[in-house]
Amino acid sequence: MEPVISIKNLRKSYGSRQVLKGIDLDVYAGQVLGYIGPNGAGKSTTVKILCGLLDDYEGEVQVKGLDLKSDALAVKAMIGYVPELAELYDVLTPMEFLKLMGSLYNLDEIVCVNRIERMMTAFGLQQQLNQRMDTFSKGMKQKVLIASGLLHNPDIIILDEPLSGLDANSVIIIKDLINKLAKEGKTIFYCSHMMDIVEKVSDRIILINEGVIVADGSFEQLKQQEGNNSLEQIFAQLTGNTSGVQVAEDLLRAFDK
Ligand SMILES: Nc1ncnc2c1ncn2[C@@H]1O[C@H](COP(=O)(O)OP(=O)(O)OP(=O)(O)O)[C@@H](O)[C@H]1O
Repeated sequence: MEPVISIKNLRKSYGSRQVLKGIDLDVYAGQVLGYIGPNGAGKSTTVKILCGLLDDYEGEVQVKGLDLKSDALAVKAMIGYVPELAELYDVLTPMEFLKLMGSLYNLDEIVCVNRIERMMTAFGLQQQLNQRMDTFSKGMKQKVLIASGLLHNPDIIILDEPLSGLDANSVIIIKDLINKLAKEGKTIFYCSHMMDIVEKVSDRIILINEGVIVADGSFEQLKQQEGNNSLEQIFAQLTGNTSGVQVAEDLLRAFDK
């Protein structure tokens, strides 16, 4: 089977600082890839490259056989991206914003409106469909962002901390949605710090540290290899981090006289 995303020796520097130091990764259709790593490891940089937002990288990235640099527009059309923080045009209503997004993807207007209504209803936002988003809570805006990433029914879905701001019910909905999308053959690239969720939704976990991949496998495989029970422990072990308990104690000690 050909990989949907093929990354070879990906390197990226900001000025003289190299933050991706040779990432090799093949991702296949139907995979939910959990992409995790400590702050500053290079996760968002990888995601921005994949989405075509950064093109000054070295190495090779192919999406469905197309080179990301030479076929950027065709690649972008295949990808749905849900960023962690995005500036929504919040003077618009969800309907206006999502129709604008749909038009960027050349979606037929009737199809687009139908999808918008269904997704917003599924998220419980049907009453707010024509309300300006500047009054929306963080979670409500996040739901609109998720809808905008899925609107053109992309084959590849890249999610960067998609659950930020969502309530418990919405988290369950998104977790279930991710599973169902993968079963339909979509490829999900899921970037997150929320270990308990990555553990549950991903069928393959990539851990990066300081710009290199330090672990690649299913949660069960990583557990066996590392002899640990939780992804949090595996994460701490492989990234050489001090345990959370120790850090919390050190922080408390900062208040000692
Ligand atoms: N535009 C930029 N200019 C200079 N340095 C940058 C830029 N963007 C990111 N960096 C640096 O590159 C490194 C990797 O950043 P990146 O955002 O990819 O990490 P991350 O793994 O997503 O981190 P986090 O978990 O904190 O979101 C960090 O040290 C960061 O300071």
